[in-house]
Amino acid sequence: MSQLKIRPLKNIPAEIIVPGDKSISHRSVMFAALCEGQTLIENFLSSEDCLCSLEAMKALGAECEVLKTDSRGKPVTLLMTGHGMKLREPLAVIDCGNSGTTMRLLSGILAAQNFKATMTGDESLQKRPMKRVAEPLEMMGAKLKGQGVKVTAPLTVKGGELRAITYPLPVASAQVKSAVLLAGWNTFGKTTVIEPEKTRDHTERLLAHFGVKVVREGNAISIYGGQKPEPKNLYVPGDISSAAFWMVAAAASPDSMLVLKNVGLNPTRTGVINVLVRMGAHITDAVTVGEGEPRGNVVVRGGETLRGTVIGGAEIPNVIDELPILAVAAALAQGKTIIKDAAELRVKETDRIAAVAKNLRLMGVPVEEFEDGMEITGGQPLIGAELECWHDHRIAMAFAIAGLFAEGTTTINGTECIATSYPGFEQHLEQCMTEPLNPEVVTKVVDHVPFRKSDSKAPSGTADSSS
Ligand SMILES: O=C(O)C1=C[C@@H](OP(=O)(O)O)[C@@H](O)[C@H](O)C1
Ligand SMILES: C=C(OP(=O)(O)O)C(=O)O
Repeated sequence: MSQLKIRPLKNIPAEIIVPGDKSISHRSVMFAALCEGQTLIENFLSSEDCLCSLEAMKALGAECEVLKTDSRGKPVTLLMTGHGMKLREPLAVIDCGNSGTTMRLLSGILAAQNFKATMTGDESLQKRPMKRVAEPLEMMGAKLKGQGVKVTAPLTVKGGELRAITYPLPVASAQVKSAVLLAGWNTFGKTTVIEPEKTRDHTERLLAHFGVKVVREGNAISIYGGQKPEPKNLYVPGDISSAAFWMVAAAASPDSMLVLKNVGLNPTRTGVINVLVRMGAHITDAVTVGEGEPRGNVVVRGGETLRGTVIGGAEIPNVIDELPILAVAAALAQGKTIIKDAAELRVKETDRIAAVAKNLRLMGVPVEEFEDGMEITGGQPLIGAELECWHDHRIAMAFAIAGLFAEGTTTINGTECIATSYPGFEQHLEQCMTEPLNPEVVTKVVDHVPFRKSDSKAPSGTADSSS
């Protein structure tokens, strides 16, 4: 078991480049594998989750030539060769590791194949509900067999001829939306998914990139079956969910000036910036490349004391993976923060509400836990503690950042899970715990950046917004 020992913050680096976006990397290899021909993928996230998706697509008949690797020898530039929408029957059970995205999106792809395939995953993934994809895919005509009432993995999908459906999502989930759209792509009609709240739209954008038309009308997203994708090279922007850890660290440390380079700025993912600005952080983000997936630099300047806020309503799907680190920001802020409407956190890699509440309390932060969120009273000094992360990468990284602001040492057990989404996190963290080489280099260039103004308003549908 790996362990991280966190010492108090010494330095926020002037610049951090986070690795590629996890959601987009998964989709890039899946959709490229469904094209006939070659797609070059640059800045692929070679984390364990995305490598599971890559291996799965290879097991289903795609080929992958690695053109460039990172310092660990893992692929970052890939040339994928696909053979069209009809895949090859895999010879073995597909291992999705820790990745809900792999299992749920692949369910939609497998639902349309003329064979039976089984997917499994690690202990955590085997506990996560797959009923949410089994239900609509069975309505379309596929057969899915999992374990127990939650239809957990191992999950067997027997595909076949599918019919188009209109499906109102019971939960705001981009994974379920994507599974239904991917299955609908293989029918003869129009499949529509209606979202209760807007979720990340990487599937829609990436399908469009490959020439497959997906139409959004309000909260309804439709795809017509039978459209042939055309291979087209793509570049994966940096992951804003990984950048979020450093946004909070920089926003909470008085003398920092941090530029996060080349971050994905898709508006369905930038909620974390809105929340931090509302909490008083000085942040600005500028889209420099706008086509397909917008990306650009995010600049964070520390200084203001953060203040508590309410996070809830339609904002939740946009910040769902950032809620653990936003809870840490709340602990570092003055006043109370309420996180609500976030019951989905209970069915992630671990129960993230229970995990965050437990660890914050061990660090001396008062937390009240609700079924769908928590209330955090910030502003008390954080105390170093020995913490678990329950094999959950986001919990491990969120509390590594908390440890930077704690008195004494914070130990986090089981940090090998960080490789799920952010290889290289530990190196960036080490920089924060080491004296800066040249403290003079506080970037003057960014002094002129106009920081975003907070409108001080909580999102509609939250307690704050009515006052
Ligand atoms: O579609 C995706 O890539 C993801 C969607 C979200 O899950 P849900 O669809 O379960 O909300 C998110 O939590 C996950 O990390 C990635
Ligand atoms: C929930 C996450 O991923 P997944 O659902 O793909 O396991 C995450 O990365 O925080």
